[in-house]
Amino acid sequence: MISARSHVEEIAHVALGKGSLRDAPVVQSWLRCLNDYRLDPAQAQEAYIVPSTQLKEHREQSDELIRIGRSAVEGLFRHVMDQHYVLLLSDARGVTVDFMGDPTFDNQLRRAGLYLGSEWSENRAGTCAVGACIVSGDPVIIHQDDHFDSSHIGLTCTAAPIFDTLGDLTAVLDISQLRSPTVKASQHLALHLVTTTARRIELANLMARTRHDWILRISRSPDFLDVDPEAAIAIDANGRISGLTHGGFRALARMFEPQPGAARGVIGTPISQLFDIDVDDLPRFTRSRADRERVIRTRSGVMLFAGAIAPVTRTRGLPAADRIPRPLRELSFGDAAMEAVQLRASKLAPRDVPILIQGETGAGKEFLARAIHDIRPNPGRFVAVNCAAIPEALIESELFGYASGAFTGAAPRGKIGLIEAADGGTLFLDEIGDMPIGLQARLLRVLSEGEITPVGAHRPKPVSFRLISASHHRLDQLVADGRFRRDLFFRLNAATLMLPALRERQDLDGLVDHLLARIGADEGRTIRLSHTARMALRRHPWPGNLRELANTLRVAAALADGSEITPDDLPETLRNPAEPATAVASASDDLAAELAACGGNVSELARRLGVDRSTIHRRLRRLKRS
Ligand SMILES: Nc1ncnc2c1ncn2[C@@H]1O[C@H](COP(=O)(O)OP(=O)(O)OP(=O)(O)O)[C@@H](O)[C@H]1O
Repeated sequence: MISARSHVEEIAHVALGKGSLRDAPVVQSWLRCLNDYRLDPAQAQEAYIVPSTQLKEHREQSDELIRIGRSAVEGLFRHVMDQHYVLLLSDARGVTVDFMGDPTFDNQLRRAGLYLGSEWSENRAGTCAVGACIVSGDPVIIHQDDHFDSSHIGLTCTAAPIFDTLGDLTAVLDISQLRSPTVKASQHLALHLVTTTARRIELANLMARTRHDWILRISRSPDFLDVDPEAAIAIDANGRISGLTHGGFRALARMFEPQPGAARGVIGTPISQLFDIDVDDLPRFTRSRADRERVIRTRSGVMLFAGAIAPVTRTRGLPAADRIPRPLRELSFGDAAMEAVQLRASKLAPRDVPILIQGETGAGKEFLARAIHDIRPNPGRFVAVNCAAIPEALIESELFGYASGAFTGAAPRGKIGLIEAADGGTLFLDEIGDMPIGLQARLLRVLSEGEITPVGAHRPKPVSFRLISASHHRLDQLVADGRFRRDLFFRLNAATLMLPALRERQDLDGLVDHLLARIGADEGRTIRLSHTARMALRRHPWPGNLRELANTLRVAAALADGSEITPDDLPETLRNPAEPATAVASASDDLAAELAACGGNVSELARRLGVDRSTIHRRLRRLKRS
């Protein structure tokens, strides 16, 4: 490795226009550092890590891409971890929003800036792989003294861009080593690996974001059409292009455009203007046809192979994610019942109708109430009252407040009650089903008259708030049993939102990833789940719902030795689930169906359920006997 001094001299040489044997992207980046960002090569600067609050924002903005790209990124890391590479996923501003590395080298990696939260933009860090990739939009290797800043000349970094479905650079995938062979060519395989992974993430991103559109995969060879297409295009129901992978933009630019970059205007263009097909022809290009027969032609006559993937049918009335406002959007990750709740909540939120939320303990009733509250631009205070937790003797003065000298021991100036505290904001009455029946009459009066009379006061005060109440009891059942006033029930229940139990939801994986990302952001590290740990989570019935899930993950993250949660970090009940007799009976029924879905292949079913084959055989024997 050259000394810092001769490195600075070499940059000065290039600054004078004296030519260099370095690759063109390196020289161009050095010149940008000198001329555009006015960086001084003699002033070495340590890597910069953004403060944790900023990191949280960056991570939240990249949350969806991190989730979509997770399995591809993990696959890449598994390939390269033995050679002591670390992996960084940065956002378009160069901030590392996801990171995987060997925790044994944590301190060295953090010092070198190979860490969660490090900022590798070119104007801050000088020539570096992430920064150069953001500026050029091309994959790049920045090897050792290719770096501008001499504090980074020990590193080798290889990065590839990830573009979104509209053609904008959205992230950069980078693998780096603290120590590497001197020859730059040693990183060519690394370049191939990051580029291929970035392409896979772009395809997964396109498929995830345009689930309700057709996807047309295109390749010059029929053999790789379904496994590794060169380009993919999303086409909406009207036959217009709604998104592309970067390979798609490049292919269209090659075929149709005299100037590179102009292909971006292709979004919204009818597919029939570019190829000899229309949306109605797409079913002919699904996998039911032999690969070699799936041929399309560009309007300029180029022959290509194309494979179509049909849209996921939209359930009638279900919302597109973007119709749901932000505070409500992160409540679910692809569960139809939750999406219906979110859409209903988003319609109710701006209006003043009282909302009743029903759902099992820990299903997220208060979480939903807060999200509804947060939608308003000036929501005021959110006052949560747990009607089951306040002693009956105090509940009246807590809710309504009291006037000065109202009773012995009262505060001399009186006290504002919780209902008055919610004036101008939201009053959340949790466990409303447990409110004593006598108080229900007073609450009803407040709601119908819009005013409260504190205990011991003579004059009522006007109050105005949005009311959300919640209960894990079925309130209609309590009314039928005579334990809840019918008139109050109708007052509270202008609209009901029914939260599904976690065991009924289809989005456990998405929720788990979301919660792990949040825990990771709070703790400033990346936390992953091993495959077997994920299978254990999938098997568990979650009687405590989201509360149990959130607590389980937080504890597991604390217990995990490195960045990966393994089954050993999970509670005993999840590692070795008991099999109650009733559960076994219904599980056995499901088992027959699941086995059929695996074509009768026991090994495949065992893999899917994350259990041993002998467990499946044992359960099947029991099924036969019953
Ligand atoms: N959609 C969600 N995403 C992430 N975490 C959630 C979600 N909903 C709830 N949680 C977590 O689950 C826990 C329980 O949520 P919450 O208190 O809203 O449930 P609840 O139904 O009101 O419970 P209870 O019936 O006991 O009052 C909270 O710690 C919250 O952080």
